[in-house]
Amino acid sequence: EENKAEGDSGTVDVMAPCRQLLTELEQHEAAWPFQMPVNGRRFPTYHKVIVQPMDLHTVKERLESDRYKTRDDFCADVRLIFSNCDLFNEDDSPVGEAGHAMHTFFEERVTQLWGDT
Ligand SMILES: Cn1cc(C(=O)NCCN)ccc1=O
Repeated sequence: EENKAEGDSGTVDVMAPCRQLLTELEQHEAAWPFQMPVNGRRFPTYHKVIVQPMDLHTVKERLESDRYKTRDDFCADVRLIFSNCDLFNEDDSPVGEAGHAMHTFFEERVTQLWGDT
């Protein structure tokens, strides 16, 4: 049974903003490189360089299986997508540019939702 938040008639769904933000990321026009795990057969060096691969579908699975206990846990996995992208791709490559656009969008929305600097 869901645990009751103190002094609340219903439980507080602290992860609701994360689901909304994830949907916005999935729908972003620059999301195409990040929807699913990078294909190790297409990019044989990827798993030599990137020790913890991450992608939007994996984040979605973790979110829906209650693996994230705080919004910071969620944000850390999303930020891993972008740090992996920066490490493996040239800034002026199509994937590199998509990563920068997505990262900027993400941090802007985090500030709007939670006022984090
Ligand atoms: C995140 N990332 C994605 C790709 C890619 O080409 N994805 C194809 C999607 N259809 C290549 C390098 C990389 O770091």
